[in-house]
Amino acid sequence: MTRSALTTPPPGAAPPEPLPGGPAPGSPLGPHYSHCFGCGPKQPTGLNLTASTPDGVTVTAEFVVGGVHQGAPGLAHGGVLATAMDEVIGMSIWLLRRPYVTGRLETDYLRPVSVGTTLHLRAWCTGVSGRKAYLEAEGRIGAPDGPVAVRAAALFIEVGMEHFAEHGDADAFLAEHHDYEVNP
Ligand SMILES: CCCCCCCCCC(=O)SCCNC(=O)CCNC(=O)[C@H](O)C(C)(C)COP(=O)(O)OP(=O)(O)OC[C@H]1O[C@@H](n2cnc3c(N)ncnc32)[C@H](O)[C@@H]1OP(=O)(O)O
Repeated sequence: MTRSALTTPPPGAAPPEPLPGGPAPGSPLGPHYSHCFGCGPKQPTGLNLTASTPDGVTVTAEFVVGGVHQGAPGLAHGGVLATAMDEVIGMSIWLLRRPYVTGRLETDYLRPVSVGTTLHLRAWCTGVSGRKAYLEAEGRIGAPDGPVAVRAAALFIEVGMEHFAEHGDADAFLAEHHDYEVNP
């Protein structure tokens, strides 16, 4: 894909190893927040993505494109597809059990995606360097080895819990994740 230097890992940035005690291969991943627009089951207008990890570092999910996701008639909106990419990438860095946020998201649209399509999403981390994580994702039409419709590359930045305490609602997050240290 067309990827800028900002989303390309620098020399020496190693991809992460599966976290000890992390999800078993093939096991489903829960949402990182129940009201998340991408993965939250309590978000009725969201994408409701459910992900799993085949190996502890890669994440896969299926996104069924519906009528509510249209841009042009019968076709998925590009912003919605970028959201799906952002979400599946966020889920893959979530496997590290450290809080990251999207700093930069680059998206290539290679094929139109019709309403009714099941988009098979996959995301993985290409390297971590200090607070920066470099990630990629793809969305394939109809099958895990189907034609690629969307590709993305991202830079995620690790933040402290104070990021959510200062700008959002850290208590709501921590109420769902008791395995996090709190240092707001
Ligand atoms: C609790 C778990 C929750 C999981 C959530 C996943 C949800 C899905 C993902 C999302 O949608 S997150 C929501 C969308 N993203 C945001 O709201 C982030 C808004 N931006 C910020 O809060 C700050 O800009 C940010 C935390 C990303 C960085 O601010 P900081 O003050 O902490 O760091 P700084 O600006 O010093 O940047 C640190 C490094 O990252 C680099 N950097 C930051 N933003 C960048 C950017 N946009 N592009 C390129 N590089 C960037 C920056 O140049 C610098 O590089 P160096 O260390 O080499 O100097």
